[in-house]
Amino acid sequence: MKKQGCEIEAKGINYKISTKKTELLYPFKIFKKDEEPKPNLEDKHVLKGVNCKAKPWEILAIVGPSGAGKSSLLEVLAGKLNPQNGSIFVNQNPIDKSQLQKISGYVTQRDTLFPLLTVEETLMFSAKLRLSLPQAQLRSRVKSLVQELGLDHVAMTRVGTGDDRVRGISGGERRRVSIGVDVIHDPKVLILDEPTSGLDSTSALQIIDMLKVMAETRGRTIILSIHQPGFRIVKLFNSILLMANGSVLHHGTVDQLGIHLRTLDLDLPVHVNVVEFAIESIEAIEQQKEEEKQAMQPTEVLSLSISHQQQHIKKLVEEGESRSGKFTLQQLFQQSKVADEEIINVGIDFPSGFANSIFQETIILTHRFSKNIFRTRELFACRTIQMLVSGFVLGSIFCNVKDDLTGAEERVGLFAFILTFLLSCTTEALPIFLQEREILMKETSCGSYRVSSYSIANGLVSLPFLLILAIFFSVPLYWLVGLNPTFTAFMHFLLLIWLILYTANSVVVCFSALVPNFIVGNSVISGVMGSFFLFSGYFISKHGIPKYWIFMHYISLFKYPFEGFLINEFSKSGKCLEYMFGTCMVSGEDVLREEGYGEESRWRNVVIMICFILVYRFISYVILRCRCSLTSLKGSVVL
Ligand SMILES: Nc1ncnc2c1ncn2[C@@H]1O[C@H](COP(=O)(O)OP(=O)(O)OP(=O)(O)O)[C@@H](O)[C@H]1O
Repeated sequence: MKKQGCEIEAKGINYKISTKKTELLYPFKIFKKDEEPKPNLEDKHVLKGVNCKAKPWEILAIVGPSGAGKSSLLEVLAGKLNPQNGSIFVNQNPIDKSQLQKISGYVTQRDTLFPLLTVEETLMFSAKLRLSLPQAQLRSRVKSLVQELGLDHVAMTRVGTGDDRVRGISGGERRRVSIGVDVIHDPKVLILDEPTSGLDSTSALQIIDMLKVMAETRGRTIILSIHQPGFRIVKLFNSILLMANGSVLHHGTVDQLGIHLRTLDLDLPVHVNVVEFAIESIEAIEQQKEEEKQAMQPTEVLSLSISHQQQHIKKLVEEGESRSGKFTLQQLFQQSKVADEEIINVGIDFPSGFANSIFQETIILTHRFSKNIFRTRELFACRTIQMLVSGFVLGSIFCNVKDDLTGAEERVGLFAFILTFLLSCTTEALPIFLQEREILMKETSCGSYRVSSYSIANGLVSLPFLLILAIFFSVPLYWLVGLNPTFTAFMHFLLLIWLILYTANSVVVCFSALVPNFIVGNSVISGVMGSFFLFSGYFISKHGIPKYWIFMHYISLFKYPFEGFLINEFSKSGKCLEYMFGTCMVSGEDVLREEGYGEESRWRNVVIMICFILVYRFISYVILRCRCSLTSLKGSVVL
């Protein structure tokens, strides 16, 4: 019977990387006349002419010691890595990297899931982003997938992180959710990097069992890497690819691996896990392969393929070189269950473009973001309480500030403090953005949605939350201190506080796109904010700043809201700051005029603040785009 599926074949895959030598060359070394300086790069041959084949309805397991090149090969097969040489064929047709990405689902070693979403929500959002189907069909798809993954009992439970922070579901269940996220769009090929890592033997067996069912019922081609698979797990694999140092040492069924080992004069005990034994005896197998290569002509070495290996074993058996006669020739040439001619050589249907428009993607992502934000109780509750308490505390400290010169100085000091406080207390959101970035990279690399939709959704979702914070902060502070008592002045103050919070949020989003981790991000943001504050005009007036530093004054995030506060407080307030003999000598307007702040700057400052926000958001979008492009160029550039 003819079967429709994807047979993946890799031929002659070579992948080299240039890594910087850890051994530092002396930068100031004076070379002798004829001495050539050594290059600072060294080539590492990660994959050496790898050939392999994976068939539909079957599981191909890639095994080998650490550093053998398993993950690199999986990335090549998933279209995430560009090898220097070699080709990938699907049903005997050559296929490029982007097409590979379209037909395959790639499950990484690390679970990149939102801990606060439930299992069903996680799969539902994934389905909405990857499929263009009516709501009812999406629901039934998710429902049947939840059943297929054996997750009915935890469908409404949050995914969690596995630690005390958010307990959530078990490690094995979390792995199944990760698999579900990558099979929701029903890919023909599923590639998994160590799906059982970190799991106990029972959970590991359950995962492989589930994958076996997925392969056999849906005709999927499943390729996975695995470390030390247990006895019962090995039985579920249709074929094994044994690798070491970037080369293939064996490609065939488990029985064939046993025979191969015996032909190498290795004492394979009867009741022993063949794969584990092979990994333990890797040096002997490598040595044997090396001897074979040396005995061959160079052209033969290049064409060493699966059939070569089989022919070689056959020769060994026929020549009676095997010490054990426990295997039969039938066992030796045991074919996979799906013969080549059984697979229909159909043109593969490559899904094109994204499942949704930018507008739909933005709505879905905003919905997902808001669920996450409102469920991050610590952040939500802490920030709300922090704003309310600091509003009351500051209000009580500066309570009923007088309308004189000292009072004016105190008001200016209060505004400077508000700015420092609000602009520097937002780095707590940095780890959240960094975690989201990891998920974004994964989701955009498999074509779930556009980076632009993510950036817009990210920008929109924090607006209402920050408005709530601004209200909690401004109301007690404004009226306790007794700032400009008109309603419009209060609304303008509230607007400035909202924009300050949003600016801080945008700066954090921008740097979280750029920096490698929290520690660097925290230091960079603190440094940037500190220098902006220094050049705000509060410590040193604009006229006193050296010419070569004046640009910092104009790009300072503090300058414009600071001016905004002063104008809002003193302009048109009729406040007199100093009386002499009953006449007003210094009014609020006089001070503003002296500093060059006119009423006309009120809205100009607001516009500039909005421009700053847009610029930071745009920079973060550009950085994320570059990151995503670099991820998809992986292998084409020297890393
Ligand atoms: N980007 C890289 N930079 C430096 N070395 C790399 C890079 N990618 C792969 N390597 C090296 O290539 C070799 C193969 O790596 P790979 O991750 O494919 O091995 P693996 O078999 O999956 O190992 P493990 O089982 O430990 O995950 C390793 O020695 C690794 O250090």
